[in-house]
Amino acid sequence: MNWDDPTDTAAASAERLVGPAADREDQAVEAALRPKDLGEFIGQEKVREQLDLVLRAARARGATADHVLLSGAPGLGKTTLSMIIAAEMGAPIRITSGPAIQHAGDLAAILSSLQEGEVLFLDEIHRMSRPAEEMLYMAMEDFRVDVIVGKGPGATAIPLELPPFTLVGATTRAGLLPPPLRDRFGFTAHMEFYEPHELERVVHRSANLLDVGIEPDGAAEIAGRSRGTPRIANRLLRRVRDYAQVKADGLITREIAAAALAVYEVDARGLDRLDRAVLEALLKLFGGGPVGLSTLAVAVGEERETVEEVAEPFLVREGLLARTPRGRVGTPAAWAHLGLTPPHAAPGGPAGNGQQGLFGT
Ligand SMILES: Nc1ncnc2c1ncn2[C@@H]1O[C@H](COP(=O)(O)OP(=O)(O)OP(=O)(O)O)[C@@H](O)[C@H]1O
Repeated sequence: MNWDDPTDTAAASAERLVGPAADREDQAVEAALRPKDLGEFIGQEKVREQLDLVLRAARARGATADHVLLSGAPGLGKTTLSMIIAAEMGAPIRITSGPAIQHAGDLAAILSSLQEGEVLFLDEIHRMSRPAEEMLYMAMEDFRVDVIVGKGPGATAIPLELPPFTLVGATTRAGLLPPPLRDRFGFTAHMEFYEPHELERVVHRSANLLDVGIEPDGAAEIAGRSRGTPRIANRLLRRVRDYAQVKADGLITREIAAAALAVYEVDARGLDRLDRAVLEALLKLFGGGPVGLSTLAVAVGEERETVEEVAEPFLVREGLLARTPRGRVGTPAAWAHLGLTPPHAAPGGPAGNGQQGLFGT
């Protein structure tokens, strides 16, 4: 990634070592690291307990499981859970995504080829086209679709019976789903970011599967920099493994993990170069703000969207940056994290420059 030439926010996000979306290497290795059943799935206690009940009850009734909606940030395990649902139900799974279904016909083709009890995993369900979405309502509720044949006044609707199936929809934001779609899911689960101790278990488990030696402190060091996300934990583990192989005897200790991640510019709290550049500009150039987003973006040589969509969400979540009506503000935790001393608070503002709102929009 050339940070000096930011032309694509999605690319900026995808190519970061701490980006939540799966890159090509992730896709290649994730299959081997996925937990295969609920017992192996780490964390998300409530979701696991509730899902376990839903699936056991369906199995006891000899029925197909209710439709399930999983919401949460990328990399928290939605695809993994959908596969576990299929495995626990002893059912096959078909995987597709909202953007791949642009026409109702695309969806009709998939639905009509499902086997009885099959799990259909629909990732990014909020990005499906409207006509497909409407077809899905009827399919979910009545296991039936109307296939339109022909065009104009001569068009006719041919009803098509479907075998019972379980739809597992995944979305990063359940709030984006139209209520009629949301209401058709029998079970909705929101997946939270993982606690460091849970990520430590993820790292240990993956290290075992990859046959990599790791000390508990080494796993804790990686977990602490993984931004609450198993996918990032697994990715950092692979980079640290490389470093341990090349620079040491292969064993991951706390020192090795810290040194490896320093090479990749991922700091102790999981901030990378872009995150730190934004924070440093905010604190050093603008005294902690408030400063307008555009001004901040110019100061770090990035597009407004890159700062807003790629860097800020994590900084806000970590309590390092606040978005206020008058602009971005660095919090006391941000000053502490960068080891800087905030200027004395003057009557004029939190950053002590006495000139709130001075720094543009
Ligand atoms: N609870 C967990 N325990 C152990 N490993 C996990 C857990 N959740 C996720 N992982 C690992 O993290 C990786 C990413 O998970 P997954 O692909 O299921 O995320 P996702 O939420 O579907 O992401 P996306 O929204 O980008 O599709 C997988 O390799 C999986 O092994």
